[in-house]
Amino acid sequence: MEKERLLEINNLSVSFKTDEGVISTIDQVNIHVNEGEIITLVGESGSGKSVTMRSVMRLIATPPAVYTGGEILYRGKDILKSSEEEIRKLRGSEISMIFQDPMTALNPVFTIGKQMENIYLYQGQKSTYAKLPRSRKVMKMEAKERAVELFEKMSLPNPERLLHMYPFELSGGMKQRVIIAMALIKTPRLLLADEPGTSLDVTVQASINAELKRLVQEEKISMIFITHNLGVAKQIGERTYVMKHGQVVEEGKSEDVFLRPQVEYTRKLLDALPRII
Ligand SMILES: Nc1ncnc2c1ncn2[C@@H]1O[C@H](COP(=O)(O)OP(=O)(O)OP(=O)(O)O)[C@@H](O)[C@H]1O
Repeated sequence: MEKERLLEINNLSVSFKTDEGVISTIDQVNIHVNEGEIITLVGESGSGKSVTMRSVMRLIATPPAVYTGGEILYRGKDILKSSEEEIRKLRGSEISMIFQDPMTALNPVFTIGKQMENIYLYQGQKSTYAKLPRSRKVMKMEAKERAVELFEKMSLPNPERLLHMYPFELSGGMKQRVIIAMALIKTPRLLLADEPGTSLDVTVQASINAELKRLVQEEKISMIFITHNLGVAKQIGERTYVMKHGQVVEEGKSEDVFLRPQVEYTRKLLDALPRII
């Protein structure tokens, strides 16, 4: 049976107004994600991966950006035409994102537990004075339980103790795992992960990616994983889209793209991978 379509980016085109004139950045991009599916977006720096993903979260300021065509359907509704209120609700409960520079995602002055709690209670709300759906006490308990569950699933030692620690007390790998847990605390339907762990050493990065994949599969969360590394793309996604200069130049089952690339650009990305001798 055909799985339900969760996200459908149809013919998306985005330009940026700059001092040098209007520059076309995303050109007629088509990408879709089915319910429960993991896909990867691969391409060199500047190919348009982040602009495409940030558009899904409506995080691109207009101006300087101009949406010149296309639509982003999330469960059938066009994100580009949704109200601010609808977008805030989506960001609060349905779609979550892990950004490329994760080390700025943690606030140095609050404990990890407090930060997890704040996201659980207030993400998607208008302000911290918003009326909560359940009593604060109950929600704080839920936040703690869910945080501990996610820390365990991300192989973080002493989850209870971790709640009382500050970001500076954690290693880079631990911070990255905490950031993943933060993005998942409200069990979104769709996770957008922009190269998590690029600043970490490759072995730590590989195990975090594997844990992230296992976790989203277990929780039936769909994911778009962005990377510039075709090898990582193959390991993580069922299907892969290859982007170049703002266009999707190749797409298919990750294994096919990896083993039988159809375009020269993908072959070059493959050649750029380090070989194990
Ligand atoms: N605010 C902006 N103003 C002008 N151009 C922009 C702006 N934001 C992004 N761009 C341009 O859009 C293009 C695509 O950038 P994007 O960040 O999506 O690439 P990427 O594939 O995600 O690269 P990376 O892997 O380095 O993040 C780049 O050429 C960039 O210069």
